[in-house]
Amino acid sequence: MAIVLGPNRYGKAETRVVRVTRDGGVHTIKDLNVSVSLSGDMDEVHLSGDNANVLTTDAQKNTVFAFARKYGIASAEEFALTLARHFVDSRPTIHHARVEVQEYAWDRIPVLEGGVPRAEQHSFVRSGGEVRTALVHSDGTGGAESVVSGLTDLVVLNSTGSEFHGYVKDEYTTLEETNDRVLATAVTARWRHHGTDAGDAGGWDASYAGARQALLDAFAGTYSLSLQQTLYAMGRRVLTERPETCEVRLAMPNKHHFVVDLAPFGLDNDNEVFFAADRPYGLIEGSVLTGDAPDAPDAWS
Ligand SMILES: O=c1[nH]c(=O)c2[nH]c(=O)[nH]c2[nH]1
Repeated sequence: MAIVLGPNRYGKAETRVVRVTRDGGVHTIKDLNVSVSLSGDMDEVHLSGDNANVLTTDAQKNTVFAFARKYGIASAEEFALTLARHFVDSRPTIHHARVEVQEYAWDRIPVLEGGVPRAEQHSFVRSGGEVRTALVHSDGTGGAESVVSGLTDLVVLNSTGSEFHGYVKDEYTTLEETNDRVLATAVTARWRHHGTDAGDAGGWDASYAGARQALLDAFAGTYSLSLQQTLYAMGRRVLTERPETCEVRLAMPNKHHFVVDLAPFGLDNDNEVFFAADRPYGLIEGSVLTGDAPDAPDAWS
């Protein structure tokens, strides 16, 4: 019985590209997950291992980054069309290109100065996705009770205003020091309340909204020398803005954004095109307390 090669395609899946565009001190970002799949005269690579018609998936990934720098990302559709046409038009042996794009939406976190928007705006929060949490322990009415509020997956990004240097350099340290990097994290925060009645705080919803806003304001408003420093500033801001709270625990993965080296393609990259890595990630965790915070409540154990 004859065995034949059926339909096939190949490409680089899930290139995570973040493009920062600057208009003076006001930044905008585009955050895409791009998957390329090509097909054409690809019999030989399958049948005999002859790679002569193979445009590497590595080159496809590089093209995504290079095009983000060269042409910008006006829209997911425009970017996908530009890429798809390029792949087919550039090689006679590629007949079809499928480019699939997922775009993650970001909202601006406005930074105010004296009540008006500051000239520099480069802080963002991912639209939707976050989850509000509440955790209560009760030994019954009149007994010990504790309330912990919080959130998970509050994803935030500063496209500048973050440095990282002065750290230990041992024989395994290769990380370059930087005076300007993207700082991004998915915040998990829990804050415990002094009491079990949010009446003075305007109710639980107002308390939650205020604490969430304090986290955002501190993230956006802190010029960061480390994510640890930003974590402390965020916890501190919740405690000062919301006197009904006495401890904030934070877990913040450092969602690394690496500047893509575009020099091999004759392009500069002045912090405009980033590779958003998903793992491994630094995980920064810490607790910030008021001086009079009682011992950790049962709700937390
Ligand atoms: O803000 C940071 N804190 C670290 O501890 C760390 N470690 C690292 O590699 N990058 C960073 N960034």
